[in-house]
Amino acid sequence: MDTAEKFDDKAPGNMKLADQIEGEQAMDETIRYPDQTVGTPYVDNPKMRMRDVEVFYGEKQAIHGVSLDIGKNEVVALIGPSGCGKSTFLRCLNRMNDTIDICQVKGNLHLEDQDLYDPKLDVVELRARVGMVFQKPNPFPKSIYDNVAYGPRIHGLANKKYDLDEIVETSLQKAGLWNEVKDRLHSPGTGLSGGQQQRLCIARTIAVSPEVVLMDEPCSALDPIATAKIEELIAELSESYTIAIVTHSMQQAARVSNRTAYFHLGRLVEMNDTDTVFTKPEHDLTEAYITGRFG
Ligand SMILES: Nc1ncnc2c1ncn2[C@@H]1O[C@H](COP(=O)(O)OP(=O)(O)OP(=O)(O)O)[C@@H](O)[C@H]1O
Repeated sequence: MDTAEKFDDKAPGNMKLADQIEGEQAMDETIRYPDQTVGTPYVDNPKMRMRDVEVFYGEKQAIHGVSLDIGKNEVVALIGPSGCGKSTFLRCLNRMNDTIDICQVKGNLHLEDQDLYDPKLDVVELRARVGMVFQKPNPFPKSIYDNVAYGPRIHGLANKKYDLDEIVETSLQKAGLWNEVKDRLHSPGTGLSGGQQQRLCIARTIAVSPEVVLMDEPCSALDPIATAKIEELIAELSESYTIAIVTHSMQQAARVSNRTAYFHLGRLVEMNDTDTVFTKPEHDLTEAYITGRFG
């Protein structure tokens, strides 16, 4: 039986959790079933507002009734055990799940007043407003310059070469890469190191002036030095953009985010300011995860 299905069976909640959690602590019957999200999932004037989100892959439900807000210029970290639905939820925020035929998304999802699932919405425009950086750096097989210029060109953001040059330079500067590449802008992006490629992908994402940047484990393919650079960058970018990041690293979530959302088996168990989640979690499940009792 897969993990998401276990949540749906009618056995007492404690038994279901005991099934889930490995080791001695697994039999701790004091752990509550997450009927309802605890903490502060909502904020005033959110940049993104999600309510009762359900996601299905065919018959199988991967996200169950998740409601949360992402505030303007906030960095929100999504954490939780493997398979709990973090990436699935993140991909709903710019309709990346549309690319998966069997995936169906239900619920209310808004970017300010824009209904993300309005059938009239131009998804290409949406993905310019809500950009995404993936786990594995994926530069186009083009020059560094053309990687960054690609989005502005297709969205008609620059009429003159001079304007495009300026967007490319500013984006590379914001991504902390300009000094390393300014003398080889016409070399292939794929010739850069992994960390540089990821910063190039960040430059490409911000070149179209998004309002929100989604990051799906952006550092998992990088070494500690490249990771530290991306983390510094996240702090700088949050001055201009709203950021949601999926991470497996609790240290990273603690370092970069303002609020943290803890997912478990497709449900949002707790969302709180990051210090609270890591020092005084409200939910037993969150505590079990951050203290390494399962994951
Ligand atoms: N394309 C897909 N087709 C079918 N099922 C999928 C697909 N993508 C994800 N799932 C399922 O949805 C559930 C949530 O997966 P998801 O990748 O969102 O979790 P996650 O928390 O991001 O995991 P990880 O940390 O391992 O990346 C899992 O049960 C997974 O097997």
